[in-house]
Amino acid sequence: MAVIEASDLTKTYGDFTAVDGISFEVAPGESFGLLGPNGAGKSTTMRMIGGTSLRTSGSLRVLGLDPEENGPLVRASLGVVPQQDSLDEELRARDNLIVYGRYFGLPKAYLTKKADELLEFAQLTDKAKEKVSALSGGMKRRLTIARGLVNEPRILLLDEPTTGLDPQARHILWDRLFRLKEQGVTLVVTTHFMDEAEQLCDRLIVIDHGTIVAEGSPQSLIRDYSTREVVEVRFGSTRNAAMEGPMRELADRIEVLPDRILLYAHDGEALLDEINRRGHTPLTSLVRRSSLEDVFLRLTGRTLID
Ligand SMILES: Nc1ncnc2c1ncn2[C@@H]1O[C@H](COP(=O)(O)OP(=O)(O)OP(=O)(O)O)[C@@H](O)[C@H]1O
Repeated sequence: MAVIEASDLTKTYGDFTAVDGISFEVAPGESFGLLGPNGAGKSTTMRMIGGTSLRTSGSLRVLGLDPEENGPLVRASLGVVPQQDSLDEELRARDNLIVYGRYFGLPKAYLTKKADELLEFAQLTDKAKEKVSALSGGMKRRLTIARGLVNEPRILLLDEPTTGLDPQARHILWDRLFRLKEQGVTLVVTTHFMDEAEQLCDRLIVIDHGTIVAEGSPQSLIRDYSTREVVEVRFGSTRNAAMEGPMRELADRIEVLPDRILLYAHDGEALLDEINRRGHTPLTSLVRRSSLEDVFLRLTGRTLID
C-alpha cells in the first residue's frame, strides 16, 4: 500500500493556483522526489503532506490518514526537515533534539538515549554541547535532519535539503540520507538540483507551475525525454545566435541558451567532430551524458535554475 496518496491535490492563494491538481503515490521505503524550479509548488505540496497547510481541493492520504483530519497522528509518523533551519540557536545541539522530542510527548529517558544516537548518526557527537549558533551550515542541516528523526518517523520530508551547502557538505548529507533509506525510511525530497534528484531519488515527479509535467525514475525520464549524450558548444556572445542555423543542420534537436548551444545526439564525440570538420570551431566545447536538466529543458523550454 502507498504511504502517501495524492489525488488531484490543489492549493490556491486567492486567485493564484500554487498547486494545480497533482496526483502521485509514494511507496513504502521509496525515495521520492519533487523536482522543479523555484515557485513550482514543491514546498506547498510538502506543507499539505505535513498537515501545516490546508488543501483547497483534492484528496490526500498519508499512511492511510487525512493529515487535515488526523494531524497529530500523521505528524507523529512524519519527520520534517523544513527549507529554512528552525533550530533554537541559543540551545546546545543535543538540547535541541531533546526539547523537540518533548513536543511529541516523548519520555525523557528515551530522549536522552535517542539524542546521543542521533548525534552519532549526524556525525555531531563532538558538537553535542556546542550552541547551534556556533555550527556550520552543513552541521545545522544535519542537526535539523537528526531532529526530524527524533520520533523515529516512517516518512521523512526534506524540503531542499542541500540548498546553500558547499559540495563537501552536500556529499556528507547525501551519505546520511542513503543510510536512512537503507534502514527503510521513506524519503520525500524537494529539490531544484538535478544532480541531487539523480543521486537520491528512485522516482520523481517533475513539477512546473503547480502541475506535473513528467514522472518516472531519473533513468527512464532521461531515456524518454532526451538523447544519450549532449554536446555543449560556446561560440562567444557575438556569434552564439548566428550559429543557431548551422547547428540545427547537425542535430534533430538543439537548445539555444544565452551563453551556449546544446545539441542532442546519440554519439556526442562524432557530432563534435562533424561540427569542427565543417569549420564551425567553437570557443569551448564539451560532450556529456544527458541529465534531468535536459529533461526539464525539453519539457518546459527553460532551465531549472533561472
Ligand atoms: N502563503 C502564500 N501566499 C501567497 N502565495 C504563496 C504562499 N506560499 C507560496 N505562495 C506562492 O505559491 C507558489 C509556489 O510556492 P512554493 O513555495 O510551493 O514553491 P516551491 O516550488 O517550493 O519553490 P521554492 O523552492 O522557491 O520554495 C509561488 O509562486 C509562491 O509565491
